[in-house]
Amino acid sequence: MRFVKGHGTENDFVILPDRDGGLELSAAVVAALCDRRAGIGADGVLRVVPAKLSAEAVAIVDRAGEAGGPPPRGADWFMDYRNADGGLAEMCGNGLRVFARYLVDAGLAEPGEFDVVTRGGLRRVRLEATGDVTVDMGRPVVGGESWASVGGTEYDGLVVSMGNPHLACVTGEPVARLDLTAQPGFDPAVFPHGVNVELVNAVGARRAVMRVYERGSGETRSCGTGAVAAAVAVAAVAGERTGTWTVEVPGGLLTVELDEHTSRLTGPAVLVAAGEVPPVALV
Ligand SMILES: N[C@@H](CCC[C@H](N)C(=O)O)C(=O)O
Repeated sequence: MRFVKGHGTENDFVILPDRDGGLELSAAVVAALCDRRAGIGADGVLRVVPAKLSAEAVAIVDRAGEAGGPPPRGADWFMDYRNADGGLAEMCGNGLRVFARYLVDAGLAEPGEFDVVTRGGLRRVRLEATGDVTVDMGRPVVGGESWASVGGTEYDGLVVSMGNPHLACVTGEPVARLDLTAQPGFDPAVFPHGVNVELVNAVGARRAVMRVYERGSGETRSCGTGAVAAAVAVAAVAGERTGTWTVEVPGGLLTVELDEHTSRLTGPAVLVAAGEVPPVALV
């Protein structure tokens, strides 16, 4: 089976086109593909499946219609996202930007704006003339406060749902110094399904530096949903709710726009390799 490798600010993905919707992906196969020594290596897998061939995607589109959302534009493809450990996640902001780049480059979608079905709902993507890809990430849902512990130190953070769970901890301690080799501790009563933890420094007018430990993938060089959560948290510290933030991650720069209704994530999305996965790697 064909694969394509891509990344968005070095958050990297194995893309598996599944035109007939017949690919069963076990957690073990996903973990093997994502293995950086014995596999292709990635933070996650993006299975590209026609929405109409996935019962899960059809249900998501139906629910969006019942909720009175805007009529879908396109929504022909379902992003079946898996973390590097093989677990499912609701949303992946960088993955979706790379997914959109793949669809257009493969001739499966027209350049411009279209919707993609994700477990977090329908998400509109736009391919910019600059080559960047923007995703309408929806309205961040801010919960209360919680904590994460990193290297024996506890950090307070803001609970933010971007479809998937985040704890964005704004700290004065330079995040570059933190040891994120181990899963940060967190409150399982607040996050029964695990959490993505962002450690964030506010470094100037609407600019933040972020590191992230992702649920199911470990420390990654970028996280799109995490960048939006980080922008929401630094904005809250500044007493703001809207505006445009630059979020500096180890893998590059992301732009996050917050308005009263939604959030948008913009950044590069590139495809870097393609090849063949031997059948033995898929069992
Ligand atoms: N890297 C992604 C987030 C992927 C999912 C996350 N690890 C989770 O389990 O929720 C992004 O760019 O948003």
